[in-house]
Amino acid sequence: MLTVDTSSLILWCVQRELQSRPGSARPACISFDRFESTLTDRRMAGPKAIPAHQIKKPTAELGLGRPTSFARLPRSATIRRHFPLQFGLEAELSIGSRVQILESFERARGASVIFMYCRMGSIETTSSVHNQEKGLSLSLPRSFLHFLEENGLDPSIYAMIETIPRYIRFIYYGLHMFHIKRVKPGCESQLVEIENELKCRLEKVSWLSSFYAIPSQIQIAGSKAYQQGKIYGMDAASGASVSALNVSPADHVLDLCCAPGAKLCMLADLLGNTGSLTGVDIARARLAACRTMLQKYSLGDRCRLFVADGTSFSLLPVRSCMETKPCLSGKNDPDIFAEWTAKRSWRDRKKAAKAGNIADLDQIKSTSPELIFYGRYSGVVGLCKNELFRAVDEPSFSGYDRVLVDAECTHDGSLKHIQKFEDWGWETLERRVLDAKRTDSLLHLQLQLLTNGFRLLRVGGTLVYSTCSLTVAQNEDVVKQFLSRNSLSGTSVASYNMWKLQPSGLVEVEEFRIHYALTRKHPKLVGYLLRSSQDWQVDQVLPLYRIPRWGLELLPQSDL
Ligand SMILES: C[S@@+](CC[C@H](N)C(=O)[O-])C[C@H]1O[C@@H](n2cnc3c(N)ncnc32)[C@H](O)[C@@H]1O
Repeated sequence: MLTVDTSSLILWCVQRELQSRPGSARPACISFDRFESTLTDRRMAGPKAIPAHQIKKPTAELGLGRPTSFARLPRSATIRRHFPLQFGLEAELSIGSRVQILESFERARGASVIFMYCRMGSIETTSSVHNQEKGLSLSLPRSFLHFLEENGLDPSIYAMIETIPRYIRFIYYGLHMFHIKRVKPGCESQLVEIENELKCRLEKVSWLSSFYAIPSQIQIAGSKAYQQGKIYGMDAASGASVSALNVSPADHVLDLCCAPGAKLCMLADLLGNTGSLTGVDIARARLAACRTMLQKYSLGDRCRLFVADGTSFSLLPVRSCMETKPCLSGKNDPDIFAEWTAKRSWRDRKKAAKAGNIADLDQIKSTSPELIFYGRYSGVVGLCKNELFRAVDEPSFSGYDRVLVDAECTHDGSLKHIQKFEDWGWETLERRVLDAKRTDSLLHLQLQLLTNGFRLLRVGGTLVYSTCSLTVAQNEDVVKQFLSRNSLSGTSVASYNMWKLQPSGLVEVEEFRIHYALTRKHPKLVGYLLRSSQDWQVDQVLPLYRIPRWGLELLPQSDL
């Protein structure tokens, strides 16, 4: 393995970067937000990524004057510490990010080639937010701070990213299918095994069945438990919105914005070998990721996935055909769905390729739903194509029992997502998230998704509307608008104490303030659970509170 003296490399980069900023005032602090390494051995054909297992430990050792092997830098590791640099500056170094500045270095070093990606913190445009309680700080661009201020959000939560634990969830049903011993809550032997593998303690999340917290720096992707499909990473906050749906066996469930699929998998797992699950998303590539996940965890048997616009999607669950025996029908009739196969006909592949080239989402909106996956017991096998695509105007009693509208949003509540813009560049955040026109159209989209989701809900069914934004505009206001458009403006949206009626594991909410995880932290409600009544109206609106990453917080009722 090739090694270089990291410290001199860092100094070299800092120096170069400073020199390449002619005219700019000398910054008081330089931030290397990300630091990646790719080793190239000229004797080999090309760049050679360092396999995760060869990467030993985070670079606590990265210090000046101390040679360090680059192979020890995990791509995702982050260190934040101050380096007194030669020229009297302080550099805060963390690992991650891009801007390749070392091409000439590559030439200088001959065979030991290292690309170091780093970026000078644009200190002119960012300012630090602090969380005094936890003694943490983070640089955020002014435009984002302005967005937070406009929406009455506390920026200090973004300084807590490094302290937030990760969550993992155990898969039950999938394991069962594989005839691997089922991990039941309390099945200590599996837990201990996984703890040993991950080298950390799994802390049970008391209010969310099958969820465990692990320290944020632990990576699960390389573990056997993950590779064998026993566990996957999922925010407790996401788990909370699924849990709020209170899925019962045999329910027909619709996930209207399902990609990339964490909630979809949990729903499939909860349904086990009953009911059906329909996942819809407008982004084909993201929906394909759902398919991969369902297949990896063997959770796809009762699931079907459609590339479609959730604001107009109209297909109902196939209630009557759930027991259709796979392969009995449809084998020779091209108009009947045979058992799903990833091997598609030339014609199908051509069609998919053509559809894949559609760059404009408007075109997807105007075309009929495209089925990209269905399980053996999803109700699709044996159906005539025109039966499946028969849209129904009035879902009445044949609609879905449960609908999840986890709507597209500005993601500002997902701290880890926001952190990624350090890599992608804050200007990307400005373009993708903060642009006023986009935010306006998002609000419109959210309302449309909620409206259509509710239209597809059967009388007496339950819908959860959730986002990972913390803004009132994308949450409370969307629900209020929905209620007023449906002549339900009198319905109270603040009846939090009804929550305890939910046998969802989220109990005693009247005593607790529940944040929607720290990745989505906000001391207010940000999701809603809607129930429809016999006369096809919303008869209960139960606010869905955020769940804290670190456990429940006791608060006086007056703060709720
Ligand atoms: C917050 S993400 C959903 C996350 C997902 N529920 C999960 O747990 O993995 C929002 C999703 O909405 C999708 N989306 C955006 N506009 C849509 C539309 N008009 N119809 C359906 N899906 C849409 C996006 O492609 C994105 O995948």
